[in-house]
Amino acid sequence: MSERHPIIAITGSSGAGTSTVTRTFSNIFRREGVKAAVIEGDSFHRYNRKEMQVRAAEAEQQGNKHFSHFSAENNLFGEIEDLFRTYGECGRGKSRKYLHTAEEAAAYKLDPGTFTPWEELDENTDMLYYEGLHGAVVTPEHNIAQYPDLRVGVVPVINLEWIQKLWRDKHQRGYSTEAVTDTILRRMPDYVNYIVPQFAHTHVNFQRVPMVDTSNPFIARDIPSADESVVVIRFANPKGIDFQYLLTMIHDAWMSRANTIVVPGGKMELAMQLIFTPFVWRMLERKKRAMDLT
Ligand SMILES: Nc1ncnc2c1ncn2[C@@H]1O[C@H](COP(=O)(O)OP(=O)(O)OP(=O)(O)O)[C@@H](O)[C@H]1O
Ligand SMILES: O=C(CO)[C@H](O)[C@H](O)COP(=O)(O)O
Repeated sequence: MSERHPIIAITGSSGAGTSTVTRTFSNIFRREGVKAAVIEGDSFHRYNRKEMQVRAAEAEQQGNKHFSHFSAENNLFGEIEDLFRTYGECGRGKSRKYLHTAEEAAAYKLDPGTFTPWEELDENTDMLYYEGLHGAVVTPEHNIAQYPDLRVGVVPVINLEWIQKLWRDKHQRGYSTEAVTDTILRRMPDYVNYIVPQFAHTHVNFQRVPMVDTSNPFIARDIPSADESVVVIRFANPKGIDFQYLLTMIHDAWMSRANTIVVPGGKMELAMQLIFTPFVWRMLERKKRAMDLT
């Protein structure tokens, strides 16, 4: 936690919608004049695509069928921790990108499935914004969750998460249904061990729940739309959250528990803006106060 150099972490599985949530935060940042250093979690994979394929094949030969992009061994948890700590101390750090598609890679004249070189973050950013797989990880060796001032979980119910992943990986990344299904199966133990526990360390979780039948995600042709879903928003600590204001501003919202509000799917972005803009204000005020004192 750092008053001078705050950190926001948006964490969720592959296909959960963290990149989509990032667009909402970009709108908040633009409107509030915030300069954020944006970090993509996939840039902390340990291996590029070819290395990963070779290592997965080796692991499989040795009987390990669960070698995955979710685990501690295949990601640089120590480097995420170092980045968060260093940024919190002095607003500095290094980042890179994992280039998923040919289009992304062409912009850097690199191959898809590779990383851009590590580069220093821009100077004088107002906050660090991480979106990816591991923003609230706690393991016996690493505690990434201790650094972000705001930790947000993005967690569609699992059938929907799989539909989103299948759709995105097939239509935007060129994978077959069989390849994505294999990846989902291979990742399952690491999903349970590394992805899910994070949602107990988040301040707020956003869980999209479809209102249409998603019982076989592997044959779904489309992602259920915003209007075909609701979003369950759960606050770990509801103290200080103005639920009455949210209920007034978000048409058809209701409370399902004392710390949980449910909003129509189409109001997810509005709900995020109403909830997070005051958080961002408070971070900026604290930062200004801390800077003025030095
Ligand atoms: N609230 C939503 N409503 C409708 N579609 C959504 C929503 N959130 C995400 N999607 C869709 O789900 C797919 C995956 O979303 P997104 O790319 O944001 O996931 P991600 O968590 O960033 O995945 P990764 O970390 O693997 O890149 C995209 O096709 C996106 O358009
Ligand atoms: O989205 C992901 C994790 O968040 C991808 O699964 C991961 O980045 C590896 O991508 P690829 O298998 O296409 O190289």
